[in-house]
Formats: sequence, structure tokens, C-alpha cells
Amino acid sequence: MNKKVGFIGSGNMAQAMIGGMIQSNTVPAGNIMASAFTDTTLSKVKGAFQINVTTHNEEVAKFADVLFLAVKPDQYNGVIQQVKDAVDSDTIIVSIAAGITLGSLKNAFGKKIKAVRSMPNTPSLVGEGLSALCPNDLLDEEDLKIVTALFESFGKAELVPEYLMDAIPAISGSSPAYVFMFIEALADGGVKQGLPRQQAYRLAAQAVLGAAKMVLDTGIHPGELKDQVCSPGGATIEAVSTLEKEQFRGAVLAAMESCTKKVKELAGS
Ligand SMILES: NC(=O)C1=CN([C@@H]2O[C@H](COP(=O)(O)OP(=O)(O)OC[C@H]3O[C@@H](n4cnc5c(N)ncnc54)[C@H](OP(=O)(O)O)[C@@H]3O)[C@@H](O)[C@H]2O)C=CC1
Ligand SMILES: O=C(O)[C@@H]1CCC=N1
Repeated sequence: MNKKVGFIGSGNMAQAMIGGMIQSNTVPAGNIMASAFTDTTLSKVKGAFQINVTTHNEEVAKFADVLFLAVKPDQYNGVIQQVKDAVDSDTIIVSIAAGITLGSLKNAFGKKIKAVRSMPNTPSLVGEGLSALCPNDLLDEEDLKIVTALFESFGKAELVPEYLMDAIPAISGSSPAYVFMFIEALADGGVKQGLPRQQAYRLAAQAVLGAAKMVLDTGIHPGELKDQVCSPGGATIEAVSTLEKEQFRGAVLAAMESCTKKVKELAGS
């Protein structure tokens, strides 16, 4: 793609997206520029991806056709004040922040801007990201194609109406963290039974990957897939019964509710 891509903020999420864009050969490293607060982060990012780096946010804004705002939600207003005069009406601004609305972006820029509210996740680093996208009405078909192609360079992308965007972190933006906890717990359980630690991580992660692929590839209801594993009077149903007693599903639902509550709080921060 012959577009210049800028990142303001070069933290965990930006690095996952930059890595995904480069590995998929969608954007050459020379067409990416990123900023950060510290030189330490910029040296790390430069070393890892050989992209252009700067501590000056306005420089990134002038460079970019598509400008990702990849700082924390409470840094948005400050950063937008620095870059708003450097972006023109053709620049596509992409927010990746939890809770930041299209309306608040427009207010902060104080002018009409092409803006996309998005929620990606860190599996983007290995080309298995999932991003929810919500463009404003100033993007034309070609703009949306460009943005979608960028997000699809590191995984899948789905359009989501804005009223549902606050629900996305809990299910796909943040959920890799809970899945990593699950994999770590599975591995601990394996180690407790005597498996070597590294082998336990491999087995646990592959089981999670395979189970996810079955849901996506077969379209069979997850409950039915679970039933297929539970031999009558067997070992799995014992584990399932224990998980139900320990409120496994209830814990997941409660965690997601607290995540969404925090997203709504971040919107006001
Ligand atoms: N982590 C994730 O899985 C996901 C995160 N997000 C969103 O991504 C955004 C960033 O989160 P995350 O990557 O986790 O956070 P990090 O803390 O890892 O990264 C934040 C980055 O912002 C930089 N920064 C801070 N202040 C400024 C500034 N004034 N100008 C330029 N850069 C600045 C920091 O620089 P330095 O390193 O030098 O301090 C750092 O590189 C958040 O809005 C979050 O909601 C969305 C989906 C998933
Ligand atoms: O923890 C956070 O706020 C961000 C949003 C989704 C993942 N990380």
C-alpha cells in the first residue's frame, strides 16, 4: 500500500499493529513513522522495526495519510492539541483508545475530520488480531477500503455501530489477557501433574488455539462442541462440573462487566 502511516504512541498496542503491517508486507517500514514520550521506547521500536521515529508528534501528523492515536485515553486531549493544526481534511485519524467517542474526537480537533473509532487487540502482532471499526460519515468508500486493508493486514476487522463500541474491549480488546491467564493456569495444572513447564505451555496454548478454530471453522454451537468432549461418566464432565461449581462462567461475565464499566469511566477521563 502506498500510504504513509503514523503512530502517536509506540506502546504495546502500537507495536503489535506496526509489526503486523510490516510482517504482512502491507506497508513498508519506510512509510511508517511513530512517536513516543521517551527515547528509550523509540530506540526499541526503531531497533525492532526499522521505521522512522521522532519525539515530535506534529512531525508524525504531517507525515501521515493515516494517523493512529495510540496513547492512553487520558492523553488524547493533550496530544490532539499538539497535532490538530498539522492534520488536513484528507488525513484519516484512527483512535484505538477504549472509550474515546467519535464525538469527543471531533470536539478535541475542533474541526471536521475523517475519523475512525477502533478497538484492536495484541494478537495483531502475529497476524491474528481482531479489530472493531466504526468510521464517521466523512470517510468515503476509498478511505474505508484503506483503513480496512490496514487492519486486515494483521488480522480480521469488523464494522461495529458506535453504540456497541464500549462493549468491544471486554470481548476482544482485553480478552487476550484473560485467555493468557487461562493458558497459564492450564499449564500450572499440567506442571502440578508432573509435565515439564515449556511442554505444558505448548499443550495448553495449542488446545486453546484448536478449540477456537473449531468454533470458527465448524459453526457448531460451543455448548455442543463441549458436549462432544464430555464422555458419559468420563473425566471431562468431572472437570466441567467443578468449573460450574467454582462459577467459571459467572466469573467471566462479571469480569467483562467490570471491564465495560471501566471503559465507560475512561470515556469521561
Ligand atoms: N494494550 C492493548 O492490548 C490494547 C490497547 N488499546 C489502546 O491502546 C492505547 C495505548 O495502550 P497501550 O499500548 O497498552 O499503552 P502503553 O502504555 O504500552 O503505550 C502508550 C504509549 O504512549 C506513549 N506516549 C505517552 N505520552 C505520549 C505523548 N505525549 N506523545 C506521544 N506518545 C506518548 C508512550 O511513550 P513511552 O513508551 O515513551 O512512555 C507509550 O509508547 C490505549 O488508548 C488503549 O486503550 C486498545 C486495544 C488493545
Ligand atoms: O486495558 C485497556 O484499557 C486497553 C483496552 C483494551 C485492552 N487494553
